[in-house]
Amino acid sequence: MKLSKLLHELDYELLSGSEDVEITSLVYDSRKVEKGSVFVCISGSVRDAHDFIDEVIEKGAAAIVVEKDVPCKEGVTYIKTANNRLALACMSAAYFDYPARHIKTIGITGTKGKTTTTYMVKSILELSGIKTGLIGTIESIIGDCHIPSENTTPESYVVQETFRKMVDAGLDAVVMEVSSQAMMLHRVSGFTFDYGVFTNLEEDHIGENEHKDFADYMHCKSLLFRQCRVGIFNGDSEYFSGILEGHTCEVETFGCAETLDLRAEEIELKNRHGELGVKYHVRGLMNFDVEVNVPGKFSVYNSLTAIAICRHFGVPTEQIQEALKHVSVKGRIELVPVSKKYTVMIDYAHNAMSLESLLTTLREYEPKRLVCLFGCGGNRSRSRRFEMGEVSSKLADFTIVTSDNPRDEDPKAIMEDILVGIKKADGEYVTIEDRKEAIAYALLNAKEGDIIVLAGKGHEDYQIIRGKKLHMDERELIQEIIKEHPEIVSEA
Ligand SMILES: CC(=O)N[C@H]1[C@@H](OP(=O)(O)OP(=O)(O)OC[C@H]2O[C@@H](n3ccc(=O)[nH]c3=O)[C@H](O)[C@@H]2O)O[C@H](CO)[C@@H](O)[C@@H]1O[C@H](C)C(=O)N[C@@H](C)C(=O)N[C@H](CCC(=O)O)C(=O)O
Ligand SMILES: Nc1ncnc2c1ncn2[C@@H]1O[C@H](COP(=O)(O)OP(=O)(O)OP(=O)(O)O)[C@@H](O)[C@H]1O
Ligand SMILES: N[C@H](CCC[C@H](N)C(=O)O)C(=O)O
Ligand SMILES: [Mg+2]
Repeated sequence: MKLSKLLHELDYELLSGSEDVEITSLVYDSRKVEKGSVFVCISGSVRDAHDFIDEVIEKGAAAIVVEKDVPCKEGVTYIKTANNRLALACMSAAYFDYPARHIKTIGITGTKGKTTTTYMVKSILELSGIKTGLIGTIESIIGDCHIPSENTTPESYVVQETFRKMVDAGLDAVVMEVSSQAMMLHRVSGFTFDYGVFTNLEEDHIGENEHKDFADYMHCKSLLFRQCRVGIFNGDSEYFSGILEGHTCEVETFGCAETLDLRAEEIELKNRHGELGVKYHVRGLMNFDVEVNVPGKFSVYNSLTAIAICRHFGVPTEQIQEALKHVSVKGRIELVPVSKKYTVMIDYAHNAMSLESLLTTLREYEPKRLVCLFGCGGNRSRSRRFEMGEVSSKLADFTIVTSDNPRDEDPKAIMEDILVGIKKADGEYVTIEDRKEAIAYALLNAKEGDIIVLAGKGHEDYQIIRGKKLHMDERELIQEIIKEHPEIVSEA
């Protein structure tokens, strides 16, 4: 194809060569360049791809897209744009022939609840025969094909490539998580979402390589509502008006407040035969009762968000009810059967907001003791550590501080940061660096009626220690511990 086909919706300057040059592929990683590629130079957090220009010309690149002034070599076309991440998004949409125009697109943003809500939406839509793809923290799903994710929202090229595969596979809709980093880095630029969704907002993702402050974080999330047709908002959020700023979409609201378009009323906690869940009435734009077998007030919000979205697809009420009754998401309040005497769950709470809502909601189920095991990621927001320590010591009866992807940092230093927030007496918390040993401690010291929460790793099947990614799945660890200590089950 001609380079010009990729430049339609782009502001650019032709520095040398011609837009009519034939190109064979669109590439943003020098290692993938082949003869005839157009190479888009991204100045990233680690590398500046302008440094690879000589290398890609050597490999036969036909065109280079730059953001900076570089010397132009003969026989190569040079294009300059003000923002190459935006350029990559627009060029990718064109390269894959604008797939978003042929599939209903749903983008969900917010600090928490995105992953859970995407799976709820997929379950509801699929039950009513609407073939739905998914892109998010855990994986991308195209029909029967599950592709594990590196990022919650992938690079724009991958987003467009995935949309194309979904359209070609005959899918009707795609529900995807849109992280604030994705908005900041133009991973979802170059198309308009049919539905944009806001779940909630709390301070998070502030620090190096993330957002410079809360205002920037909120602003990035609000940008989704300048690129969707209908915006569906949690109207109970104190940041609702901030998120709405500058919106260009139609506005619809959900939540618990009486003035909102779709409401959850008469919320009840369900605790039948050890099955934890919630029940409520949906009122406003729709009227029916719903039961969700995932505990916690946030399950009300997540399921109501899913209902607010699926309403637009004309799904019958009975199918919404049926899907929500059976929905479960890997690593999101996932119950692991260990003993009938106490409850063990794996959850992905890895910041203060999610840990606080999780522990608060589990308290409402009146456990004998609430035991919380967690660590904090290295190379990530440092304030999370202190805050999670504070939340756990306030809301759990016993806290086990351990490791959760220390990455390039010293695991002990991270635990020290967490301990600053722990305001408990000795005997009400322990620190055990090795996560398996920490889980073994939790199980060996469990008491009847306890709820034990393993927080932070959720669906992850690895631990990154000193820069090395090692296989580690908490489900497997629990089985290994039971094998090593059969008394855990024999006493059950
Ligand atoms: C800080 C950040 O967001 N980094 C993301 C970003 O990397 P980058 O563009 O900065 O990469 P870089 O290594 O500096 O390289 C710059 C450019 O040089 C190119 N390059 C590099 C090396 C080479 O030999 N040749 C070459 O051409 C690269 O292909 C790239 O185009 O683009 C990559 C590809 O899209 C992402 O995988 C990567 O995410 C990293 C892994 C990450 O941890 N990101 C976090 C902060 C993140 O984005 N999180 C959010 C939210 C998570 C949540 O749900 O809470 C997410 O959406 O995942
Ligand atoms: N609506 C909610 N409000 C607050 N906490 C929530 C909500 N939904 C889920 N949680 C908690 O947050 C954790 C992460 O939930 P989920 O994965 O659905 O959110 P997410 O927005 O995709 O998060 P991430 O950005 O980490 O991928 C859950 O394991 C649970 O503890
Ligand atoms: N995907 C997010 C959450 C990781 C959760 C936790 N397990 C950690 O490693 O901090 C991130 O990379 O920031
Ligand atoms: Mg997620």
